[in-house]
Amino acid sequence: MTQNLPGLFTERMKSLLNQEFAAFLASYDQPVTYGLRVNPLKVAREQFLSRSPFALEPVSWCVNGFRYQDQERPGKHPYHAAGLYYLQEPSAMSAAEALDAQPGERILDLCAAPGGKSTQLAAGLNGQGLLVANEIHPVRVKALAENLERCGVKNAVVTNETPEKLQERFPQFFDKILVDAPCSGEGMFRKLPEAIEDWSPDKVTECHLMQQDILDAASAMLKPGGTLVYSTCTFAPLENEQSLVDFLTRHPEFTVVELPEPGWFAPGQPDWANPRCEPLGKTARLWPHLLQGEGHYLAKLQKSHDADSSELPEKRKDKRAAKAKTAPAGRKEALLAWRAFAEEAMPELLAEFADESAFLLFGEQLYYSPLPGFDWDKLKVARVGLHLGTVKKNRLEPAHALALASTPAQAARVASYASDDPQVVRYLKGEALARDGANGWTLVTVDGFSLGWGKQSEGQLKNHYPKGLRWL
Ligand SMILES: C[S@@+](CC[C@H](N)C(=O)[O-])C[C@H]1O[C@@H](n2cnc3c(N)ncnc32)[C@H](O)[C@@H]1O
Repeated sequence: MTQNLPGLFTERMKSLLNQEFAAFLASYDQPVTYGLRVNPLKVAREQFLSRSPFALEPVSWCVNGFRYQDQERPGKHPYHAAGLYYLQEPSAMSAAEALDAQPGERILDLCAAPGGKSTQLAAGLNGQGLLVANEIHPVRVKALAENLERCGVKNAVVTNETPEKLQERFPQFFDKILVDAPCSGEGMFRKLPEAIEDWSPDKVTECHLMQQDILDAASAMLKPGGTLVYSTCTFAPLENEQSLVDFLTRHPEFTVVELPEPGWFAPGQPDWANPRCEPLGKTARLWPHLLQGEGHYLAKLQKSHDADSSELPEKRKDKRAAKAKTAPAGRKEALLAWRAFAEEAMPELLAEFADESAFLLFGEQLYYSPLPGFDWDKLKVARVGLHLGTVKKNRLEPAHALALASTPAQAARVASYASDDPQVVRYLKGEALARDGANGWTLVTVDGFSLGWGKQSEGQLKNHYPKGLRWL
């Protein structure tokens, strides 16, 4: 495919890489590397390996990451629908790994769709703390929400905002922020040849300017002492080393810090920015001719503990608290509907979702928020925490997200199937299944992992697998 590469791109890479250029160019004739990341919110790494239907080879920089051969098609396996893993190219696994999410933290993934890194960060949080996963593009945000649901994430808020708008709402709020920036995508030319069509020198410049705005907004939302990871999937120095130097010049409160295992990747290039900047040697370049993965860039920054930590103005805080107290119409009925559903179909959840102030009703949709009392009114929000269900005529119809975030042990009725049972594919295609059992909402599982809801009635399990997710 080397003949399809843009001439101006190859010329620039030749002058940057010198003797290494031949090996770099040859990497375009090597096969694309495919990866999957096991989702520990659903299954422990070793447990998955003991039952994996695919031949897997570990990715050294991501504890749950593996390479597989294309013909394995893990996206077509029911385990994918059950959220046991996320398909993610190996190099792309490095960014969230560098941010190192820990339970209880507040984390922002500012450019998040379709959710590869968000699902990885959520796994690090392990259900405790908050993930705000933001995507500016209104169509892409849908895939982001679906992927977080499939992976059983309970504590994520999905927003569809500009970084500037979020900045107004979350000053110095997050412990850690990931900026997986929109970029010219040069590192994806091998995997997604359509990225070649989109590329131009003007696009590189446009992305560089956009990255500056996004990084400025991120810096305003990070707490003093907080960590910011910046990543791209491009080789252009203007979008990598130069974007960082320009940011560091405007923000001397940030320093570049060492990545967890600097030896895994090639260093960033202090000379590829103007002015030359020595700390860029601590950033990383993932080259397709030096590792089994596509092209990426990665930098970890820390905000000084002394950076201005002035709190939100008191007035604004008061207003929020006051708003949170006003109960929207229908809320009481929605909570009663939830309780009636949970008592009957998932009694254990009554204790897990016990904080009254965390229930949020948007129209007919009931959610359980990881940030009770926060006023989401002024933001475009696709989902706040766990979607519990739809309230219809004072009854709760459980959400797909609730099924995917629950275990069979929590459900009163379970329809369990083995992964090689043809009924599983029939369920994923949206068909009703012939089955005897007690009437009512029933959790459908594959090898003991939740797949979705069915409603048992008179010898039949009616299919409630979401229409938009059904296998064709
Ligand atoms: C590299 S992709 C993110 C991939 C994602 N982090 C993942 O791991 O699945 C960059 C994202 O930034 C979004 N984006 C584009 N312009 C943006 C802007 N001005 N501010 C924030 N995000 C933007 C794009 O729509 C795209 O989804």
